[in-house]
Amino acid sequence: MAERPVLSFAVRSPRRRAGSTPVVGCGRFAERLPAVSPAPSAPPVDQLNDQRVLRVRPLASPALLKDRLPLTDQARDVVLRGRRDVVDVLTGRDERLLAVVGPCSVHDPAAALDYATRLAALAEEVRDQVLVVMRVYFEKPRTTLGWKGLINDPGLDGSYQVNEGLTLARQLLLDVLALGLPVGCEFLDPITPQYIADTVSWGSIGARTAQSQVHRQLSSGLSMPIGIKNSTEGDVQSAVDAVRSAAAEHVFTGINEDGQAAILSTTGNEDCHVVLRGSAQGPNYDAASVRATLERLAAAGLPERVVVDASHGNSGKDHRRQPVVVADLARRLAGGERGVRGVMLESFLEEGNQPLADPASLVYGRSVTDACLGWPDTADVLRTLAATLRAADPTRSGAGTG
Ligand SMILES: O=C[C@H](O)[C@H](O)COP(=O)(O)O
Ligand SMILES: C=C(OP(=O)(O)O)C(=O)O
Repeated sequence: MAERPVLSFAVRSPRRRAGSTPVVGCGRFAERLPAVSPAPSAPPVDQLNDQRVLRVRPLASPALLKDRLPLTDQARDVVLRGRRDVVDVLTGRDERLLAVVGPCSVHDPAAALDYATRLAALAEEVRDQVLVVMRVYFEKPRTTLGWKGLINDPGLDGSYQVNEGLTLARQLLLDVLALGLPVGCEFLDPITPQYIADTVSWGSIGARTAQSQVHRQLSSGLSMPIGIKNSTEGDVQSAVDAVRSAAAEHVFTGINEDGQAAILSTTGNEDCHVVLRGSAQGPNYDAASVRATLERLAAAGLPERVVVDASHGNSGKDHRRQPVVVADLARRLAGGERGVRGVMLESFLEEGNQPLADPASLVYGRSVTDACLGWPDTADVLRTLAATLRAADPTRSGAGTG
């Protein structure tokens, strides 16, 4: 039998025998009232609330998790420097290209950290031309149904140990920062950022949530630059609208550090930008699509800059096309095209993807969501990108060169 749901804030009537006198209030204010028959049309209280909630479990507070897994001073410096570098690249003060690179989703923290170790070394190699941020995505928005990521279901088995998921996520973020690598996350659930946002240097709002007021409000208060994707149908204006909305002040409900419901007032986030990810209708990384997006941004009074996601609709979901997208961008940037300030790659240790199965039977380092580039191809893509940019402008100035 299902457990009794207890989600609503409505005060439940205590169970009582038929005809007994109800007690209203509590403690010394309790008052005996004569029994009244309910109006014939009033449904019994237990049919009003939580009729579709199966279970409610306690959630650790953000403060508790941060107390257990605090940021070190070194990690704090990596986060802050990462945020500053990303902002500098977006504004053009730093002439390098941002590259957000990593698995579609983290399902095995050990494999993600193995990947991070390789990426940290590669990031050093290309840092004169490319600012590398590792994609460390724990929340997956699904087109219909599917595994929703490590925070939601760290056991990959429908056991939904969310407290464990938050702990694993924060621990991995700290481990990646310890390597000196800044991280990027998608923010999907409006509660989750309180647990991990202090570790993040670049954030994303995905194609399926860019029109959501909840996510625009959230972006307006986040402390890092946020890339907002065009819709899965290819609508870019909704992303431009989202950037504009997120730049404004908002007042909305959320949670505080102690996990209590709170009213949040935000300043607005002027570091949001559009991410062109293509769509089911085709790619939108070509020069004409970029130009059209920059014109939309200018018309809205917003900075003219975009990041291009080489995966998703821009690769037709074929990971082998991601290098083609990046090579085309590199050629155009080397030729002087303006406006593209970054790229995103979905990449893991092993190329392709695999169906989600018993964790013990999964291939190590291969995605369980979208297909990814493997490590050797990823290294080639980033090295070739850096070499193309270097050849075009050996004097390119970047904050990372100092
Ligand atoms: O990047 C990840 C996926 O494209 C996104 O989560 C949607 O996945 P789905 O279409 O397999 O649900
Ligand atoms: C879900 C993602 O992308 P999109 O929102 O573009 O589908 C993603 O980058 O993981």
